[in-house]
Amino acid sequence: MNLIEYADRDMMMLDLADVLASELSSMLDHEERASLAVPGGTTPGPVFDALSAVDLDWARVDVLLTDERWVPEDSPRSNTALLRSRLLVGHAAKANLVPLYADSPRPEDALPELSRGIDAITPISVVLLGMGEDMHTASLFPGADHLDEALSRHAPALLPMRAPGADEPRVTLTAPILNGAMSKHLLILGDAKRDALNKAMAEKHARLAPVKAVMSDMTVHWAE
Ligand SMILES: O=C(O)[C@H](O)[C@@H](O)[C@H](O)[C@H](O)COP(=O)(O)O
Repeated sequence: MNLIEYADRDMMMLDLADVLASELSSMLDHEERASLAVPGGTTPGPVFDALSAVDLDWARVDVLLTDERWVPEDSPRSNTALLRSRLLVGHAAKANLVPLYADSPRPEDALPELSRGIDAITPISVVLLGMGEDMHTASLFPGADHLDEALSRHAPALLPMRAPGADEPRVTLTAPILNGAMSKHLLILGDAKRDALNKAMAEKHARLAPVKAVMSDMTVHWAE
């Protein structure tokens, strides 16, 4: 793991957007298409704003979430809605959204269809992850019902997940898919998440600290 500490949050968001854009751009120099997986939640909005303004060949980029809450797009909890309003605008409006949500009562019903979309674009080029103070990343929550399966190296790309720490059912990319990315970044803010990251590093088992399962070759971006 490589930790970059920034003196300033705004600067960090801009620098990180630059890094992600240049990684996508180098990928597009060699490949027909590139892909970018990003988290939802409250932290990455400013990175999305900066990234969407970058003049990249977005028509050749597939964008997807690392995980989604099983709520319709008109819910304020929808990560897809966040993507549509903050990332898939400006230059990035030309990117292709690979969905992690479908209008069905349970994630299980839509799993085959959503998984096919993900399988078509793996390995993912660039992954950006978030993390909670409970050391979950994507929707790999401690104590979640399918956590062991999601951490296994034989895991399918996408799994449903229900956890005490999550308000609603989720779907999440699994550890092998996240680890199969060409490049991985983690974006965290504040001392509590920095402490959580240190705790995760010291933890023996990823099932107690799921972020540990994706830490190898990860660049962590942190600002107070
Ligand atoms: O849908 C989600 O909740 C996310 O994808 C999740 O993994 C998130 O990155 C962390 O919970 C951090 O969330 P915050 O940025 O809101 O602290």
